[in-house]
Amino acid sequence: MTDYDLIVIGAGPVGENVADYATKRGVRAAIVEAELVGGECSYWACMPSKALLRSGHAIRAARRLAGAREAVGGALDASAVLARRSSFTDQWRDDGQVAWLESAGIDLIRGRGRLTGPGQVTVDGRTYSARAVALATGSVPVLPDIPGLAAAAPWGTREATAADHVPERLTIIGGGVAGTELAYAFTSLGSRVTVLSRAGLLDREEPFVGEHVAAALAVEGVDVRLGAVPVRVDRDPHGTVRVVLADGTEVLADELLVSTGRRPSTGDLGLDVVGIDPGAVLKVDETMLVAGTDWLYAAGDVNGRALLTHQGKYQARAAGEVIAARLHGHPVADQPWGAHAATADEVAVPRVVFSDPEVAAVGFTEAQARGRGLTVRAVEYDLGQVAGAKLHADGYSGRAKLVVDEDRGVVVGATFVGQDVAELLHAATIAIVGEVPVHRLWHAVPAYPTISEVWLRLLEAYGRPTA
Ligand SMILES: Cc1cc2nc3c(=O)[nH]c(=O)nc-3n(C[C@H](O)[C@H](O)[C@H](O)COP(=O)(O)OP(=O)(O)OC[C@H]3O[C@@H](n4cnc5c(N)ncnc54)[C@H](O)[C@@H]3O)c2cc1C
Ligand SMILES: NC(=O)c1ccc[n+]([C@@H]2O[C@H](COP(=O)([O-])OP(=O)(O)OC[C@H]3O[C@@H](n4cnc5c(N)ncnc54)[C@H](O)[C@@H]3O)[C@@H](O)[C@H]2O)c1
Repeated sequence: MTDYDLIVIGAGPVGENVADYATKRGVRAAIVEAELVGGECSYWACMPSKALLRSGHAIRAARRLAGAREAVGGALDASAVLARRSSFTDQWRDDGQVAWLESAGIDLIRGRGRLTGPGQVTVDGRTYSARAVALATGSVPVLPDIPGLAAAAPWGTREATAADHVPERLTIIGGGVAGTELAYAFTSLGSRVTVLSRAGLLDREEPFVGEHVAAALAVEGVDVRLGAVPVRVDRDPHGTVRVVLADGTEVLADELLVSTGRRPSTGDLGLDVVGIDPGAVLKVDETMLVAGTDWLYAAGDVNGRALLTHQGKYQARAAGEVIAARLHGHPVADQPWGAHAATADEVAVPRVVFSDPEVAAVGFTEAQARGRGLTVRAVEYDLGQVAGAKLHADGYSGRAKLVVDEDRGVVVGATFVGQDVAELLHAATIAIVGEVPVHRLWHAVPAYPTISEVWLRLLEAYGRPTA
């Protein structure tokens, strides 16, 4: 007899879903959490960052419309925005999520979990046994090795999303997703923001994405410095932080935010005890089973496949279900697109950057598709020319792109940049996952006058089938 069928380590969105989906299939599950039930996403990432962004987006949207513009004079009420943000984190209390765990029939074990043998998890000196263990420990920020940086006590994304004040001047190192979103959040709240990006902004997306976002940030008064390489940081006794760049220039600010990526949280998990190299990226199969084991799973940020809440929860649904199937001796559907396989991780990961303009992309960029050896043709369209977009905002600016696999005649990538494009994305995700032939997409008629009409314009750019 074991204490549980399943122990999940980490009660972020992913761990909660692994436990929930397994429990619904009759598995006795416990979840171990070292901090707050709900994880990074609920308290220091997705929720607070989106709450910080929303009010600024709403004001700018109103200012783009004649008639509405006249009604929204003045600056944002920063303290009201911070208070609204705090309400979305339940004031950093997890009572609500703990109550949900109870209602779902999942036991909560508070403390830091560590593997101490196959199917064994030790928390604060007490060891629990289980037939399966799932790691959902998330990720931790990476601090670059810049002389003086650590001593200057910079903000990470935790400190920025939980901020109780708005610094007069904010420097951000890192032009990725977090840096870009938080630049918008803090410029809207009244900070003078400088973004230091060693390459272009959001440079894993189509090249026009970073160009649009950088131009829009500049309009908001953000000093975006591309190709900027920080070589030294210090903070003086008055609190002013100085970042020295490789070209000898200096940037002064009252606060410094470092958002230079994250790595899987696998340290001190006891992986070595069960024969797994703790320094290597965890290898998992399509059911999230860790290579070389028949009892250990890893889902969400910790497996490094896609550091996004929705994609981790997708993996969690597959993992929770497959753990139950295997424990009950039921058949496993791990073939591509089977119920127990996270196939979309490979070809259809949706990504939204909540900047202004928003960025929404799914599948491969053109460069990624070509890099994988696909024969593709890409088409682009100026979103500002779509009637629905013109109505949506005066002077609407944006761009859209489809990447089509010419051998299969299906869409393999889509990117939109423009105000309020996030909600366009799911249509593209369905087209990719459903492998809808491009000739059939001509029969999916976008309503007039919506921004979705860009789909028709993209198809026209691609060419109408003759048969
Ligand atoms: C600023 C920011 C904004 C973001 N915004 C978005 C967004 O808008 N949309 C989106 O999809 N993604 C967003 N992300 C990414 C998202 O936060 C992560 O992908 C998501 O939180 C991953 O969920 P997870 O459950 O794998 O890990 P986490 O949410 O990190 O949860 C892991 C949990 O495990 C616990 N834990 C770790 N080790 C142990 C241990 N040994 N024992 C017990 N407990 C342990 C931790 O305390 C934590 O509660 C954002 C990230 C950042 C940094
Ligand atoms: N809306 C969302 O879905 C959302 C929002 C925020 C964060 N996230 C997730 O959280 C994770 C972390 O976000 P992030 O922005 O920190 O990571 P990221 O990987 O998106 O960007 C990191 C940036 O830092 C730069 N960088 C890395 N090392 C550097 C160094 N030594 N000096 C200067 N620049 C350096 C990189 O070039 C890159 O531009 C991401 O994987 C992202 O998916 C998602």
